[in-house]
Amino acid sequence: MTVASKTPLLDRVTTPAQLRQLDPSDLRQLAHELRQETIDAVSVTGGHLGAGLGVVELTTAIHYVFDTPYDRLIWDVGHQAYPHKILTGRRDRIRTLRQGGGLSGFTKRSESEYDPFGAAHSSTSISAGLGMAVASEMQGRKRNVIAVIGDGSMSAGMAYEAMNNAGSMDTRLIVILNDNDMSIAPPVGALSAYLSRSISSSSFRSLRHLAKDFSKILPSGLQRAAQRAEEYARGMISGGTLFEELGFYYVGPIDGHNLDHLLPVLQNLRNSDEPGPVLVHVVTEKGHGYPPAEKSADKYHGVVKFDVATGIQQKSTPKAPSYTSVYAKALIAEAKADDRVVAVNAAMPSGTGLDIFGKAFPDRCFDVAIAEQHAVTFCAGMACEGLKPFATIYSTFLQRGYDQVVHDVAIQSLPVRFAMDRAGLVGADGATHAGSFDIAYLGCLPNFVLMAPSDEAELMHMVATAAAIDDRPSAFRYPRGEGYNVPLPERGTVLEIGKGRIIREGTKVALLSYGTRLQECLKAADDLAAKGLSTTVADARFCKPLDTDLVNRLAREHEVLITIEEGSIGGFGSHVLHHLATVGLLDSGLKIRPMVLPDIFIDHDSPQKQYDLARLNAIHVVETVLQCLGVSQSVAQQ
Ligand SMILES: Cc1ncc(C[n+]2csc(CCOP(=O)(O)OP(=O)(O)O)c2C)c(N)n1
Ligand SMILES: CC(=O)[C@@H](O)[C@H](O)COP(=O)(O)O
Ligand SMILES: [Mg+2]
Repeated sequence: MTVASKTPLLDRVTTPAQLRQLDPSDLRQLAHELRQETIDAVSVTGGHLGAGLGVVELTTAIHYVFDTPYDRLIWDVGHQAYPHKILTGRRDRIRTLRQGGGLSGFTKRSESEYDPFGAAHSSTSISAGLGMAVASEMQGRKRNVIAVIGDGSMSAGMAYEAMNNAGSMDTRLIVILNDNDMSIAPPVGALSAYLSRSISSSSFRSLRHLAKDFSKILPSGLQRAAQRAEEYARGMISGGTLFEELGFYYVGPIDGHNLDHLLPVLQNLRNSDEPGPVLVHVVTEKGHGYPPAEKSADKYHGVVKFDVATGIQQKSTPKAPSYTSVYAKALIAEAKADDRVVAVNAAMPSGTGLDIFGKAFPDRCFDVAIAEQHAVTFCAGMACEGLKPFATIYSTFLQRGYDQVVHDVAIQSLPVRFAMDRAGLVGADGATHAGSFDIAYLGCLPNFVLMAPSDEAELMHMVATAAAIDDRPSAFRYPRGEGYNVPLPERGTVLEIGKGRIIREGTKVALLSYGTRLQECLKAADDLAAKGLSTTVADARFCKPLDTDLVNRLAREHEVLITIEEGSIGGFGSHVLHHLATVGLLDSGLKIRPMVLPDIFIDHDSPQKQYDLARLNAIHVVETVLQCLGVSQSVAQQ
């Protein structure tokens, strides 16, 4: 007996071209099946669910109306693009999302011609879209470019830089503001309040009013249909003012789950020859159509595997506290002791642990929305006035605030403390989210103190140390995930600046670790000792100032020196090499090997497999030592 498909209509649609063959009356059913397929797929892979569920109708409508991939569709962040992937020839691989070798959790140019721009960091879509639109015009191609950006992502400065530019040009560009009144957490800030006001004061724009907007270009049949849709009308609005002032033609707000509203608006835009940028304000609900998501506080932004019937996620029981939670604990301890301690995050309260800190110290915790550049300079300003700001930003997202780090913090030697979560490889989010570069990009800056804890107790000490450093900037980096369940003090102890520690003494080989690879080094040392190679293991603690006494000693007293870190070339190992070369300790025959992330972008996979690929696990340390000594595994074992 054959089992009836749960998605009979979707089964017939593998490309947008096939979608466009459907009757408009079929689209509601198609959207329903697309939603079910998205839920089903993410229930087995985990991933970003709520955002995608909120744009099922929008995704369907855009691909139905526009000639993708010729017309360019850019999803900001790209975490909402799973339904888009299903409709654009990737349904057969949708259950490989975020797994090694599988589909990316974001849009990616190398993955599909339907992803004209890769993303994962927010607020880039309008700039990229404008660039594509200008290029198409210059090449004499008539092409629609559509950028879909969320209300959270609209809080970032880059979106306004792009609108400021687009608003002064005649280039045709369609920006769809997907307003679900959510970021990862509830959105914050004046823009969010403005958008909420513009919706609540007027509710959705009726088709009739939209018809008025489009009076020059709307086909007359559609105008009549719009007039008949009077019952949808709930009043005029003033929500477009901000965007109109920026030079955009504003349309909305419209119900983003109502295909009868979405389709005519998009069709009008497609058929229009009017020059200049347009902003369509679409109102949606994060998690729409899946009750467990709709009811959850985070609207199922990111989930692990779950049961579709109940929505219950298969969260594993942690074996140790996460670095994030230990950071929050440590910061709370510092804040209790010193009322100048304040903390700032950029739209990542739960990811950074500042939701916990904020409960303890609501008046000393600031979520500035997706605004890393502002977060850094905001902290610089607070430091000028004697506060002790902790800029708590993922390593990868701090990249966006780099000039502010250099110009506003480092040059003025202001004591801003950078707590960089998600250092190193992060797993399923892949290369865009890996914290690979911060050691290199901060290590080259004068004035900075740079630290990396080898376990969660060390993290507590580094938080205390950063709190105590009051004459210059400092930064510490720690990975995603759990620590090693080491005993934790109530409060961290201030470390001696620029001093590392020897963990295990040996004579032939020295392993100098910066960060949480220390445990891999200890495993490697056991293995090397079993092979007859007496091994010292040291924890550098500081990259800057470098513990030159320790480095000199390791170099002088061992035949082999290995440095290891969860970061790119140009980081800790480079500092060690530079120092040794400068003082002439490389002239004496020392065998030194820096172990760093390879010079490639590492795709999504489990962190363990990513570190295997990066060759930064214990086994690779052993291999490196043996190669360095010119001995094979078997010889070493004799
Ligand atoms: C520069 C940058 N900072 C932070 C993030 C983390 N982040 C990913 S999605 C998201 C919320 C985006 O909200 P919105 O654009 O409204 O999309 P929604 O999830 O509501 O659909 C955040 C803060 C990011 N991707 N990029
Ligand atoms: C899309 C995005 O940028 C975030 O949702 C990110 O995936 C969060 O990562 P963590 O799970 O490490 O907080
Ligand atoms: Mg949103």
